[in-house]
Amino acid sequence: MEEPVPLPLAINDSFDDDKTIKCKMCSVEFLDDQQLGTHWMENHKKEAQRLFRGYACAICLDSFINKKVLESHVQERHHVQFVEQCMLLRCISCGSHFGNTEELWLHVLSTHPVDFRLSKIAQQHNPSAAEEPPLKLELGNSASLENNSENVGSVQKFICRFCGLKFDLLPDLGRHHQAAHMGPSLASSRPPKKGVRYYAYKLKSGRLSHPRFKKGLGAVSYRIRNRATATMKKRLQASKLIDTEIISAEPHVMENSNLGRLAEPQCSALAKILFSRTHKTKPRPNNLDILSIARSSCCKVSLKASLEEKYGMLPECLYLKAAKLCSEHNVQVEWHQEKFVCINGCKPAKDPDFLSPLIPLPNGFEGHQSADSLDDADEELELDECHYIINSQHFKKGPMQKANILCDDLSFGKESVPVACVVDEGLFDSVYISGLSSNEQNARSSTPWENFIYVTNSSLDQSLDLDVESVQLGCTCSNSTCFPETCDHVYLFDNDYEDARDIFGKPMRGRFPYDDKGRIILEEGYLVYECNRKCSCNIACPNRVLQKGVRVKLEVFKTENKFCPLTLLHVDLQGWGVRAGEPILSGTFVCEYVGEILGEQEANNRLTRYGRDGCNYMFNIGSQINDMSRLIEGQARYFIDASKYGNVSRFINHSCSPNLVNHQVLVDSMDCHRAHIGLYASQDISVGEELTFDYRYELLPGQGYPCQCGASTCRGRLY
Ligand SMILES: C[S@@+](CC[C@H](N)C(=O)[O-])C[C@H]1O[C@@H](n2cnc3c(N)ncnc32)[C@H](O)[C@@H]1O
Repeated sequence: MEEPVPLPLAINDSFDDDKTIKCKMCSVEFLDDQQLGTHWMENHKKEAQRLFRGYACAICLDSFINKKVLESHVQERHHVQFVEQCMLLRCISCGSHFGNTEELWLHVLSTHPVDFRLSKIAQQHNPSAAEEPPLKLELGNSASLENNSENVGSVQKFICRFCGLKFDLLPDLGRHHQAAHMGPSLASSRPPKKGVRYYAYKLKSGRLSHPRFKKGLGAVSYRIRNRATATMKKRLQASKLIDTEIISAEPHVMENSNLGRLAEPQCSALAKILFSRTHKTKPRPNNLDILSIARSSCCKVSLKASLEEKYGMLPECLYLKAAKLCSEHNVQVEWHQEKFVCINGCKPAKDPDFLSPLIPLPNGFEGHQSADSLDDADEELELDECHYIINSQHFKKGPMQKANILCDDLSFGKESVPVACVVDEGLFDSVYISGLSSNEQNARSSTPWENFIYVTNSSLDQSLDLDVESVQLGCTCSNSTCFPETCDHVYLFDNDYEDARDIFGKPMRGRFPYDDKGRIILEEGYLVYECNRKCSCNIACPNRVLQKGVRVKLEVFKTENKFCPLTLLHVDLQGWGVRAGEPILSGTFVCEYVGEILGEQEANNRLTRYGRDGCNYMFNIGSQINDMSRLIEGQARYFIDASKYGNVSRFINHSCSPNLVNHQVLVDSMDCHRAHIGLYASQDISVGEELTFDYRYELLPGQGYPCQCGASTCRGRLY
């Protein structure tokens, strides 16, 4: 905190000459503002700096009076070591930003010359309040803080623009801001919403002036609008509580004493968050760690002891994961089986869960031999964090029979991981191989890659009648990878869904939808805001996942009963499905549902053409979002038809107990019609396991096709 500028106390009232301009500091007279400005630069530069030179963070545009405070801000919030790398100068008088001092002074001299004059003279010449030099100028460096009513005498206060609390010292305001308005679980301390734009402005305090953000804000507001209204009451009620309990009616008249009451619980909440984060950073064993310890363990007791010695308490069922890893990497172990007795005499643990019976591995269980079976095991494990599989289903033998490869890659290089098309041995006879059949129609049905055009991006059908131009928001992060604390996409998400939870029930506030391994942690039903072409971050940014495309090995395979009536015409009784060509961990992005995006009318026309109950490749966003109350009201209803244009997702069958979930992901546009449909693993999926999602077909009772998903909870028909 710098001292207030000492202002001349005595003002000579004899200056009645209306042409005379007097220096505010020393009362020397000048003929024009230019001369006065030069005088200030030569004689009162230090004071000019105190009066006009503020600082702003170039990353988030938060403003500061003191460079040191900015320095700690950029280090702590943006992890930038040197303040010069992201420092802007800010005109305290009007809030404009500049890259260097010269630009700032040019601006001050040309825009605020009146601020150099002795105010008494100004008053004499023009008593109207509107043209009075800003009172803040007379009150030293509290100028940037908006309090007109209380800046009297020499006492200055720093006022929080969110809630109106006043502070004597800027660092106190900074600490309050951090604790009261930036903590992930402290949303309720925010002031009532007065509209999305107002709220956004308040929340980011100054970001509105950032051109990128400003532009995008208007674009998103239409989506936010409904939801904002719906939650307004709730927020108002919550904030009223705070108002009555802590804050007197007018935020501007609050006293510092309130800070103690406000800050204390918040500080402890913050401390709790930090505490739990400390815990979370404890090293966890990755697959490689588990495998290497599992290799040398004589039994699960010794495995558990060795792992816990290194990594602390771990889930009891971790041995299942270890055994699975061993089997996947051809390490023969038996200790996971029931009744196994350790030859070294290790005592079994008393915990009954620890000894839960397991289905033994089938004889001859081996890694799946598919088109690309030569995995780099180490590489695969490197990618894989410790992930606990507690379901013996993972040892179940999938369709592991020898598979015949019909096509190495039915995307023909369009995906970064080849998508093989295979037929298991038992079903091979029923397949017509292209070229072998005399009947071309029949042959077509057995070469599924010829029935559609493989594309990796959806296209918009004209029936949708959308503006060609779509609006997208870039975040203001300047790093190559974004941090959730500062990324605008996290902010937008939080603004849309203030109570969003992750799959473990924890609040999503202040977090990316993906964890650090790129797996989705967000509950189904929320929009995902990924970083995009307008952001400065690169593809390694943790907030870019779907847009990287298919990264897991998938196989299109012949099923026994999920056939397509359309292909029935082609004497092909067995439809296709998609299965995992490698283990897929829960939360992993599998693929996007790609096709032609249609409006309701066109979709209905096509459905009639295809035959409503028959095979169709239509993904109905409407029916998906109907089930999910979390989605924003008025959200777009549209269809994606993958009949003619599509990708591997068009072969994914329905299950009433699916292992994939879908999320609407905003990548290239904030327009929900242009949202991508991402399919993500909702559980760990083993090699060879069929991938399925819930079609949620909108059909009337009696309509629909008999479902063959085989789930114990099967609804019976495909709807
Ligand atoms: C998007 S396609 C899936 C791929 C399709 N099996 C094929 O061979 O091209 C959807 C169609 O597959 C069939 N299908 C999908 N899931 C099914 C299930 N659980 N039971 C029966 N048929 C299913 C239905 O004919 C459905 O209309």
